[in-house]
Amino acid sequence: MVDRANRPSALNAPAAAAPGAQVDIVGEGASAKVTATLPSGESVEVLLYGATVTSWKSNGGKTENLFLSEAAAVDGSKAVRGGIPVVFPVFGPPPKSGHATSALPQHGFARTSRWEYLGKSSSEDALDGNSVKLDFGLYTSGLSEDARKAWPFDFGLVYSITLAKDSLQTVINVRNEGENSFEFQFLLHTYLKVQDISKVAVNGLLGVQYVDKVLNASTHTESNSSVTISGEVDRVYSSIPQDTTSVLEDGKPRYDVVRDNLQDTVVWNPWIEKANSIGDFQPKDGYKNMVCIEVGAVNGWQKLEKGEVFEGGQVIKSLL
Ligand SMILES: O=P(O)(O)OC[C@H]1O[C@@H](O)[C@H](O)[C@@H](O)[C@@H]1O
Repeated sequence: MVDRANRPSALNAPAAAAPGAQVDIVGEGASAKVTATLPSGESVEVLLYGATVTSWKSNGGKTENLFLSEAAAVDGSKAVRGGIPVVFPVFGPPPKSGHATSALPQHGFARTSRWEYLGKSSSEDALDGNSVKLDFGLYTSGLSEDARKAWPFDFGLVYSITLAKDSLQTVINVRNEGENSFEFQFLLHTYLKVQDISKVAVNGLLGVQYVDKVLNASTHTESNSSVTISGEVDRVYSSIPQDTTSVLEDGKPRYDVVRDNLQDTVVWNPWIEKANSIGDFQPKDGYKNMVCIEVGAVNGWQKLEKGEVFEGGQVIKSLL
């Protein structure tokens, strides 16, 4: 648990204009999104629905780094298939009964709730170049009645997305704003775009224990320094000692995913049959162009007492 030094002080009051970065609110209602572009061309798009990052372009705006299904709903009708959905307060199907999250849908409500845009701030660091930070908030009052009933706790989430020249940082701040303690899980369901899954290797997981959801949730220890993907993969790696998981393509570094105060990572690729069974997954052979590297706190539960705060996130570096 860490205190967040740079929490936005005035909610709903956008910070002073960010020199350099162009930030716009585009569209209305459930399709509204915030877009930000750096003077050098890099950009990010964030749907208010789910605070879902739906596009992140680096390399002067020439390289899209996130996979977004062609059939993804971007109108607020369902969770977005692609980009970076936010998973909170439960990962996967909740425990069948007996847990406070048991009445929630798979992956919780954060990805299907409309967040508030809290504003932007920017830095013009001589070393980092320009960057722009966008803040989004979700509070108990912003939940649907169903979600509030299913998870009756008072909470505040502030989600900060920082676009820099070669990286995207996404950080959650969870605050217990009620009288009672609550338990939660959190995960960033990042769909990284790749050229050809058969040439992808995932490094940084050697020796780590994982639950293989494809093999009846059995537990294994990773014995490969490079994990390759040639079939359905759905593994929950936990308590990872290294901070960085790397994605290589054709032997060349493509992404580094750096965890901050998050110990677990899911590696997911639906492959042929599962992709076929997911209605909003398009094109059907799109599984060749994505790998989910999902950092999170999903092994057991994070507990927050009244007034306590949890913060965790990731930095994704695009290494092209
Ligand atoms: O279809 P959803 O709810 O977006 O979930 C997609 C996948 O998300 C992954 O995080 C899970 O490990 C998988 O089991 C799941 O299939």
